[in-house]
Amino acid sequence: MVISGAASAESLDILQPSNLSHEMVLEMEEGYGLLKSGFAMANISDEQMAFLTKEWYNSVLARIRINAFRIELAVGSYEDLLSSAAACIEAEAAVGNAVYMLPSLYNHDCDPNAHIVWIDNADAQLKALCDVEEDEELRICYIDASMDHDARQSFLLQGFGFKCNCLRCLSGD
Ligand SMILES: C[S@@+](CC[C@H](N)C(=O)[O-])C[C@H]1O[C@@H](n2cnc3c(N)ncnc32)[C@H](O)[C@@H]1O
Repeated sequence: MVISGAASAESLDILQPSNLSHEMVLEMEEGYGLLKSGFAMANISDEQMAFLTKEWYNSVLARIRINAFRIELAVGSYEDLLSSAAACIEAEAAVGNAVYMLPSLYNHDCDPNAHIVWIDNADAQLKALCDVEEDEELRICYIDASMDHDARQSFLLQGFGFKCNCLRCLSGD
């Protein structure tokens, strides 16, 4: 997992954290315990690790959980990005996960007008999927939009912690 560019840990604060279920908090507490004991075994002093409080750790993970992108490299050209991206998913070509500050601000839509793509390297690029009006919000799709309404809603609620209010979901499609 990388936080792209020269972003400082504090700059994560501007990102929205996900709503954490009780299970997620328990999972994080376990991870925090393991991390602390790993540092203790490596003889890293408490003083050096003073920043690593449970609250700090949980708040960083809560932000990473909802804002991280799964990078799928589309090797090739812009010509046929969608089939290239589909081929990538099929080939399980994910090369990692990363948080990008600006792309983290894009909301989700089950019928998106934009798409994040990676061409040859891990620089996130935004590609419009249709003509976009001047004041229109750019919205990307966080999940597989081919799922039906109930599956999408449940996936977004369980995985991302929100009830989708996009036009497609509101129309019941
Ligand atoms: C990655 S952030 C997107 C940017 C965020 N709106 C902000 O202001 O920083 C994801 C969060 O935005 C909100 N969100 C994004 N898409 C949404 C949608 N289709 N319906 C409802 N809430 C959505 C949810 O609160 C979700 O947890």
